[in-house]
Amino acid sequence: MSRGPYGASEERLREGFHAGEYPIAVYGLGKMGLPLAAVFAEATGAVTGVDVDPSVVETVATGDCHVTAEPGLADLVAGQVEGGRLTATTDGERAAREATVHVVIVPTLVSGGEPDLSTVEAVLDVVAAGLSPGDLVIAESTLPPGTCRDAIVPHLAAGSGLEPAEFGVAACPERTASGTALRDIRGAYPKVVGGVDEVSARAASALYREVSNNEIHVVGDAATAEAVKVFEGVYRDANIALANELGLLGDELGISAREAIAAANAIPMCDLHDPGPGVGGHCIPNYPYFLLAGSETPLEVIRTARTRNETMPAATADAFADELAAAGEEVAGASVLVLGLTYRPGVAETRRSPALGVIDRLEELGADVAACDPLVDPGEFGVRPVAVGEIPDQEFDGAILVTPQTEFETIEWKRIDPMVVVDGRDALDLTGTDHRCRTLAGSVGDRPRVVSRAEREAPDYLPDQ
Ligand SMILES: NC(=O)c1ccc[n+]([C@@H]2O[C@H](COP(=O)([O-])OP(=O)(O)OC[C@H]3O[C@@H](n4cnc5c(N)ncnc54)[C@H](O)[C@@H]3O)[C@@H](O)[C@H]2O)c1
Ligand SMILES: CC(=O)N[C@@H]1[C@@H](OP(=O)(O)OP(=O)(O)OC[C@H]2O[C@@H](n3ccc(=O)[nH]c3=O)[C@H](O)[C@@H]2O)O[C@H](CO)[C@@H](O)[C@@H]1O
Repeated sequence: MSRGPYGASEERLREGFHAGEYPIAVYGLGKMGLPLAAVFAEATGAVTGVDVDPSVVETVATGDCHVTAEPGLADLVAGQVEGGRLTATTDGERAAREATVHVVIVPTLVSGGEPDLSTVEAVLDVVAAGLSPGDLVIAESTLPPGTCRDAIVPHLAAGSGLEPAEFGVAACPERTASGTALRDIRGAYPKVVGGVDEVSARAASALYREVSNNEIHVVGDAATAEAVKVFEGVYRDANIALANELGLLGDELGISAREAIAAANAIPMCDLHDPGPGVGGHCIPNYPYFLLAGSETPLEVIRTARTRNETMPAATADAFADELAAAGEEVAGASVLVLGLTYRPGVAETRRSPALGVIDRLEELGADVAACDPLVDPGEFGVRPVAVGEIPDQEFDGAILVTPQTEFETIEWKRIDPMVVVDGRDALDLTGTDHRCRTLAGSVGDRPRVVSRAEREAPDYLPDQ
């Protein structure tokens, strides 16, 4: 009988995972992989984390945690490593030989509008070198629909010399957001599982029943599970694009579009997202290309929405230039402060961040750009760093708020000489100051400040009493 879970009975699966008799290797110890590895270790006691970054491995192997702003994660990692239930290594092939479950959770990026699965393929090469009959491979990484069936199975078979029928493959996409990873993994949402065959789905479901207290939602096959994740992301991208477009209508209609959106969302048939300066991160901006790149079906809505969102950073900088001109000043040579470089508040991630597009456009227009973000070093992006506390003591012609970091609530706007401010997230309250403020969602009239979706979705959000 094989030592792995693929082909075992329900009862044997439950016993085996619970007793740690099915060792697990997690490939990728990043923002999503480390929380997942720690939760698997908590449930099964037999997890090896694999990463190509020696500093990541060294950190985790000593019980430390490099993933910040994840409530509970540092303590969980420390406890699991101390208890010998979680280890870390750069030797992926040894980990693969010892494991019976191989969880792939490395980035799936996009380059030139095409999905870039090279990182996943690098992991598959390592897994294949240690794959044994009865093993189960789980793809948590977000993948174009059909990848498990059409790419992962053949890749593993070719690399291992095994027949596809000798091992299992399941798509179990990560439904986790930075900042609430442990909560999400442990059951904030149903866990979607889709196997390349029924035996794979059964084995994967048994594992997630050990960690999630929510429903394990087994869908028809792996391609369906991959599609669920991509559809979630594409829905969000299109919804944000619609919100951005309605926001741009605000001034023309003479309303606060954000106020209208909030009121429209009071009915269950409407769930318009937040207008803003763009869509960042390495998830939502990429997922549309997992469909656009390979589909013969015309996907005009998806493509148009993606284009709308990709033009928002430049549109934000142009809105600032227009407002500065309306105040009688030229953007060329103007000193402009960009507030917030990360793609969303509280997460030290700048991939595809809208702020980078805002900076590029401002520099194209000839502005002298500085930036402030307590989570990252603006100097890494070629702009002059300004600390939050230094802002009142420096001279700026204007400012653009892209990402409302919590620290910006301490800015003393009344101490700052009057300037033009574009508030990309309706996050500022400049009433009572002499600043000329414009938002991306309508600034005319008395704009009651509404709680943004990003705030409402934050794990620590408490509605105003
Ligand atoms: N970040 C999110 O909010 C989020 C949420 C849900 C799903 N996801 C998906 O999860 C996956 C991982 O995303 P992430 O945010 O954790 O990425 P990340 O960039 O934070 O971490 C990736 C980790 O993988 C490591 N790595 C790279 N190549 C490797 C290899 N060949 N072998 C082993 N490790 C390797 C890197 O060193 C890094 O530590 C992606 O598919 C992403 O789409 C991300
Ligand atoms: C379907 C879904 O919810 N997926 C979430 C998403 O999480 P994320 O970390 O990528 O962050 P988002 O919150 O999606 O923001 C992305 C960018 O869009 C901007 N934005 C957002 C909301 C809005 O109304 N208006 C906006 O303009 C925001 O500023 C930022 O730049 O993908 C993860 C990986 O798949 C998921 O796990 C996670 O559940």
